[in-house]
Amino acid sequence: MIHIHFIVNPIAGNGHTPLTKDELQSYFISGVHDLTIKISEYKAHATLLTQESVLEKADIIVACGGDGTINEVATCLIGTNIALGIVPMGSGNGLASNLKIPKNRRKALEIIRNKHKEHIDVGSINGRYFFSNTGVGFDARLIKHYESSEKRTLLGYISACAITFRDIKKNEPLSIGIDGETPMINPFIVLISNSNEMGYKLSLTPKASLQDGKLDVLVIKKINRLKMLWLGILILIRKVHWLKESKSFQTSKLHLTRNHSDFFDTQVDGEHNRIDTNQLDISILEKSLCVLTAK
Ligand SMILES: Nc1ncnc2c1ncn2[C@@H]1O[C@H](COP(=O)(O)OP(=O)(O)OP(=O)(O)O)[C@@H](O)[C@H]1O
Repeated sequence: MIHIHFIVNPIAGNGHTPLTKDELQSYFISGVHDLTIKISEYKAHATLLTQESVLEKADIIVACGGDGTINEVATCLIGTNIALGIVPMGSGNGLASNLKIPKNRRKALEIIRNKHKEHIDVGSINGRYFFSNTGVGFDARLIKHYESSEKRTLLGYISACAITFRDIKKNEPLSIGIDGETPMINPFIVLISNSNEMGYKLSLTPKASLQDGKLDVLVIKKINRLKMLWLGILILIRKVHWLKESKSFQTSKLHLTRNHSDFFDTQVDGEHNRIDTNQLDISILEKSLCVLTAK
């Protein structure tokens, strides 16, 4: 018997298409697959549910939601033999898209039934894991606005983007040193990415790979509003490197220091995360998560 546990985030995406046991049962074979569904009731609940499922000896644990839900579930599976399944039900679904797991539910469930496994890299920021990306600067502020708007849709994302853009002058100064270099004042973004997609098919690090043992870093220095608009266009056409204030590189570890302040506002897989220290240690754990993917 293959024990498959589904951890469902009922508010991911528009929350309008709940996953029921009856629906799931029709894609699996009774007597071969034993299915359990657990519903996440609050932020971080999926982590507790997954920890329970690990103790219950699940063979496969499926995150049903977006990048935030995947983060909460996958965090418990690093270094284990339990495979992570994904049913993309979020808004952006960046990691699922990078893994070529379709939003079409039938096709996503077929991937789980077929049990084809691959190992992917996992990022770590001060001991917290990320699977897609983490960042400091504009993206972290944007995510803060996005979460407070409580509209997990593309429209909500665009509106959070407009507010972040409008309020840029109100931001507290940010002075960041990377790997001991001379600090940059108010960089627009420092993005550290494991995956080549941020969600909604957008990418700032199109060459990133989940299996190369490297993190792709994009640093954009302080830029004016006109350049920000230009950057928006470059993101849409995947040509961020055309911006002369941008620098990209690959690394397996990175150290960020913040001067004059003792915390970092970051985003981790699209969720706001305040870290109460002025030092960030970011690294990669090579091929440490087993994921079910299409062949
Ligand atoms: N029942 C719940 N009520 C409120 N929030 C929840 C609940 N269950 C989970 N959450 C939180 O919902 C947040 C969003 O989840 P998730 O990232 O999966 O969806 P999304 O933001 O729509 O998708 P994406 O990140 O792909 O854009 C996560 O921070 C998670 O902790």
